[in-house]
Amino acid sequence: MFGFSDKGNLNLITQALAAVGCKIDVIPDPTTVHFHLPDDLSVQVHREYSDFVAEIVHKFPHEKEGILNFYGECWKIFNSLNSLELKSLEEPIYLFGQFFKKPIECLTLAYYLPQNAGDIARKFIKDPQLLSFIDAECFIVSTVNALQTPMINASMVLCDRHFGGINYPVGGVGEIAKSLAKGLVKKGSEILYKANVTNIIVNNGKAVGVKLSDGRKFYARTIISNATRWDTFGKLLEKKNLPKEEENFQKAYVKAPSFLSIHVGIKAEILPPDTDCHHFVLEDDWKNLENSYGSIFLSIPTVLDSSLAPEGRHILHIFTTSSIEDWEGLSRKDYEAKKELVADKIITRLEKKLFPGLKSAIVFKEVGTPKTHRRYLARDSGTYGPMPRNTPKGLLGMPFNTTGIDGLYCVGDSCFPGQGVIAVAFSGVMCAHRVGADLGLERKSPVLDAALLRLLGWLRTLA
Ligand SMILES: NC(=O)c1ccc[n+]([C@@H]2O[C@H](COP(=O)([O-])OP(=O)(O)OC[C@H]3O[C@@H](n4cnc5c(N)ncnc54)[C@H](O)[C@@H]3O)[C@@H](O)[C@H]2O)c1
Ligand SMILES: CC(C)=CCC/C(C)=C/C=C/C(C)=C/C=C/C(C)=C/C=C/C=C(C)/C=C/C=C(C)/C=C/C=C(\C)CCC=C(C)C
Repeated sequence: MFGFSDKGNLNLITQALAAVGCKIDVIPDPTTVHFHLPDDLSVQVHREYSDFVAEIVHKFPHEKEGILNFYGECWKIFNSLNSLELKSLEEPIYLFGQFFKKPIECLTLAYYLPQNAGDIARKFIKDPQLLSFIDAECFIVSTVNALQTPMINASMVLCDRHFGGINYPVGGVGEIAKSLAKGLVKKGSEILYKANVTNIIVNNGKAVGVKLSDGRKFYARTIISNATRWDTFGKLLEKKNLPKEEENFQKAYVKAPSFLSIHVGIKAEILPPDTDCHHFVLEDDWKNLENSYGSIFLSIPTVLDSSLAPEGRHILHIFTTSSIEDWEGLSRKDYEAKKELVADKIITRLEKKLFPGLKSAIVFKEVGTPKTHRRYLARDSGTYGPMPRNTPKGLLGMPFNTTGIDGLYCVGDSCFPGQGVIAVAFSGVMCAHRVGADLGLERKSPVLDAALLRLLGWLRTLA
């Protein structure tokens, strides 16, 4: 996980836990990811930036200057981000205050806001294989290539992995949700589980409550939806009243595909010593990078925390992009058979590329499809999040938290700045601040508010 360090401003998981009086022990991951790419290009992304750069320069010595320039540009953006107090960019008193306190940093971010990583990489780098490597670097966090990945997001992940580092929560990632829930309840909050919202109740154009599938209704001054914008504006609200802003969002962004996930338990002895925790595999052809089942992600959390599995065993989480269309219209029997078949193909590829003998070492296997994602996360088509329909203008087109409906806010990965736990956590921080201002808990200027919201709306139309 990103965001778990004890320094800087971007450790948003640490900060969220601290806000409710919790802390989780973490294990530092020495290698963010080990890439296994076409033409036998193998790259380990070491935690130390100098080690990573040395490795990549060793592989592409003729591009040394380009490599230093591209990643250097990322650091310029990351350092600016890391110097700001992170709050709502939709709240003018805070935003103008930041411009006043940190003008260079804010202007740097404003300059890069409409830009994408691939264009900047091409300014410095010519080698097509190295540019494809940068595509893979972006793809693992955005599910699109570098030309479609906003430069601010790319900089955030390409640098924070060396600054705060990747850290694994002891006991597994589920501990984050458990701790947050415990901390919130201790602070006086109430959480309703198994509470499936089917409608947002709107009265005279204002969101005033929610209705659950069991018929219960809850009313409040503020409604915040963590469902995707497609679910919020397509299911929880009637599609026919789609606000103009949402129409524009759906024109600019489409649903990214979902994932096929394979969880297996294996006999530990088949993993070579010093196996890394995260791997990304694309065997033969760069063209397959963005295709369904084209590339394979693999996490082996027990490499870092052996307590997660019984002694002598490891856990493998293997996943690859997959669309819901591939899994619809099948009988139960055909669905089960297809899961087996597709999972077997993926496991065979991993056996060939990384771990000989993998298949016969499996002691447990469970396969989830895009339908599983849709069912358990209530995400339309099981989507991983928004993906630009064409080449975006960086982050310029991403909506913030306020919506065209009074009293309704959106949060999560279909809001600025997009997918990723830290991105989503930041959208939560922004939303909390904006809601605080609207409820009179934070300073607010109605005149500046109206002007800024209009300006931001207009900027989005340029994207
Ligand atoms: N680091 C990783 O390996 C990793 C893995 C998976 C996801 N992620 C990140 O997590 C991000 C997702 O975060 P998010 O918070 O936007 O989405 P989310 O899907 O994680 O959370 C939305 C929550 O809202 C609930 N929900 C949805 N509709 C509902 C309804 N109608 N009624 C009641 N509850 C409902 C869902 O059950 C879910 O708990 C992704 O962008 C992804 O990058 C990271
Ligand atoms: C408003 C205007 C107009 C202007 C102004 C200017 C300014 C001031 C600006 C500012 C801005 C800001 C602050 C921004 C921020 C941003 C952020 C925070 C971002 C973040 C991001 C993040 C991200 C993207 C992340 C991501 C991650 C991810 C997705 C991850 C994932 C992972 C996975 C999937 C795993 C892998 C595995 C393997 C390989 C195996």
